[in-house]
Amino acid sequence: MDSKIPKPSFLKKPTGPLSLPGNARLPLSRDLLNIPSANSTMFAKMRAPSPDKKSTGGGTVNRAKLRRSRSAMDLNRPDFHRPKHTSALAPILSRAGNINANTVAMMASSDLVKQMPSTNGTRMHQLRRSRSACDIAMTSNVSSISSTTTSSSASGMSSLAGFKRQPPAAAPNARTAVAAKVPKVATTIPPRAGGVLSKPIPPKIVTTAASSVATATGRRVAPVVKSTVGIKAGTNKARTAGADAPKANGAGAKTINKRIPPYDYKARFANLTEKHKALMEKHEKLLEGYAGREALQELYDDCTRELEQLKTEHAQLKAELQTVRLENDELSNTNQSLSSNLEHTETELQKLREKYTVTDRENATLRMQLKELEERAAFLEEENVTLQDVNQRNTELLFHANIERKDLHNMVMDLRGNIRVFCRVRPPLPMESHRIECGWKYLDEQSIELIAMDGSNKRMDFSFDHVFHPRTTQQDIFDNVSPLIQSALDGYNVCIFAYGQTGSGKTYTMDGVPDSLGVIPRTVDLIFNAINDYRHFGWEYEIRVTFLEIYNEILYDLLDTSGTTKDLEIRMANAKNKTEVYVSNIIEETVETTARLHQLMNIAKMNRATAATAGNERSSRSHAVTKITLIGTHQEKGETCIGSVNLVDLAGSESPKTSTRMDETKNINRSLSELSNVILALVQRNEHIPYRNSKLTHLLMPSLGGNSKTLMFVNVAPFQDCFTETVKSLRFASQVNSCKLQRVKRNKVLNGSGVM
Ligand SMILES: Nc1ncnc2c1ncn2[C@@H]1O[C@H](COP(=O)(O)OP(=O)(O)OP(=O)(O)O)[C@@H](O)[C@H]1O
Repeated sequence: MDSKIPKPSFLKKPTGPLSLPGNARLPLSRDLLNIPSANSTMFAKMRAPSPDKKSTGGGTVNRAKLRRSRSAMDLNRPDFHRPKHTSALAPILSRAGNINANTVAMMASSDLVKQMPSTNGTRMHQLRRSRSACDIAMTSNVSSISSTTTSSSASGMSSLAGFKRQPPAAAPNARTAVAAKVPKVATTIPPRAGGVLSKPIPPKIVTTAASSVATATGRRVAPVVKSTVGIKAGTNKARTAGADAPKANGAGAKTINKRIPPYDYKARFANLTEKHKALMEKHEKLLEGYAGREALQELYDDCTRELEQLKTEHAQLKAELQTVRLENDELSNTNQSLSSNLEHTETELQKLREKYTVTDRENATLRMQLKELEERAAFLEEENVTLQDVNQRNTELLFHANIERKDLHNMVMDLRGNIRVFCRVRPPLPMESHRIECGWKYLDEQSIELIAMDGSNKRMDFSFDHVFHPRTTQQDIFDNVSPLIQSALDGYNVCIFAYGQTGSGKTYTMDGVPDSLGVIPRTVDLIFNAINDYRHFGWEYEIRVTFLEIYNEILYDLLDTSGTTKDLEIRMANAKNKTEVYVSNIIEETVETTARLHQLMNIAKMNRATAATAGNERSSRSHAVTKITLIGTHQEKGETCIGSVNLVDLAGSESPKTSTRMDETKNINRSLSELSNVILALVQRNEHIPYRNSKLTHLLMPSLGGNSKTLMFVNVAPFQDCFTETVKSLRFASQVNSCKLQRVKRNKVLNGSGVM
């Protein structure tokens, strides 16, 4: 502009510094000051004729309008062709950044700006008002340039002064007028529900200067102004102000029409300041708009991120909600179950309480009963003490009575004889029905008459301690044997043996059969029952057993199942008492129960030698001796009594004529003969008793003579073909029965001093 518009000669450069406030930038002042202030004539000469003027024939007012519109409105248009005479403003706009601070400082020092309050809303209001004033001033300036050059500077100043001093109320009027024409799309960004933006902000939203958005993060968003709309609004406002100013204020119209004299630098400066202010205002709005857009973009990005985050959180929360719902369902089920359990428990608790109440009552009753019982117990205890004394005396009496009973029992046994003979006639077996029987007459319990059925009509009478006919039961037999067993428990040696022809029923009498037990098993039962009763008298018994077999004059241990042959010897037990013997190397087992003793008996029975004979399919071909030793101890009295029972099942005598094993038969018959000799020697009271002539008599020495009680069963078969053997047996038995043995003594051990 400087190059094309010559500087008027009357314009003089101010000599002194321009009275600008603060550090206002000089280049700006210089540029502004260098704008030619030619009068309208000169301006008209220099400017090319306006097309509008050509076409419309309008005056300077239209040109001024056009120029103002171009300067104010078209500056921001991209296709705007900046006229050369406005290039002086370009540095101002292009250096908006620099101008901003300096100009603001300058404006801050000027009276125009100083009147503005510092608050944003009011400031923007004042800015708008200033812009309107600027437009008015600019319009008036242009008008004055285009209309007349005779206006005084005072009027120009006054117009500016009048503008500057325009009351605040005028601005709202102007703005109201502008607002009425400019469609202002202004809104605030709606806050998001719960502090989050619910939807994106429309791109062309214009907010008021005071509008602000509070985000969820609390960040304050700068007011957003749509630049294009702002410009349009500003343009419209300026246009409206320019058009309406003369009409609105008569004084203002007068001022507008006045031109600012070129020398009126103050007015020109004011005018330019207003222009500058308007431009700055636009610039600031643009900046604000730009900042707003950036803020919106940032806000949009933030919101997008937040939205994504919220979506993620929403998905997580949804999953969590699902989990919580499941947990809630589980908890509900658990709660329901617990409630049910609680209800059940409460019901049980109620029942238990009721039970407790009942039990408590019962307990109280029982306590009363307990008290009564305790009193009763105390009374009974006293009685018990008394009874214990009585019992003690009774026990003592019983002990002595038992001794008396033993003595009396022994006396009875002695009266019956030390050796007793029972005769038993066995019945014929079903398989023996073809055999002819002898004639048997049972005269009484002790006498029997045998009649030969061979036609000779021989008759023989025999007497014994007891005669048992074929129908006599095993129990009847044992009832007569049991007193001897009692003697054994009382401390006597007892010997029970069965003598007779083979097949006459010896084994049946001694052992019996499973359905009909004989003497030995019944003796065992009796002994164990008796020792249980004897405990009441203070006696404790120990039972020892041995099972011995004498076969062909050799001793065998029937309990030895090892298969090895041991040398068993009969030895003298006591040098003083030569009748006491024992067997060396024999197994002597202590038994505590009946079952064990029966078990041992079965073992011995299985080990015994048997064979078929003419008279017996399963004949016992040996002498079997079962010895039961009874050791009774009375701890209190310090007494011990030892008794024994020798139960002997002799081998059956056999006629050499019918024997198939002669050596065996000879040994059997010889041992039986030696037994007869010993018994007869005892009967005849011989000095020498040939005990040692056979193993059998040697073994039975303590039981046959001296201190013993002997019972001999003579078993006979009922048949005529056994007549001779039967007569021999009965005669021998009769001889034994007539034997009177010396009175026997009871075995007594006093304090372990030995058997007496
Ligand atoms: N009182 C009785 N009642 C029923 N049967 C009997 C009686 N006595 C013996 N017997 C039967 O007669 C048979 C021969 O008896 P047993 O074997 O006891 O004779 P034994 O004298 O022992 O003969 P051996 O000397 O040959 O051993 C057996 O079958 C036995 O069951």
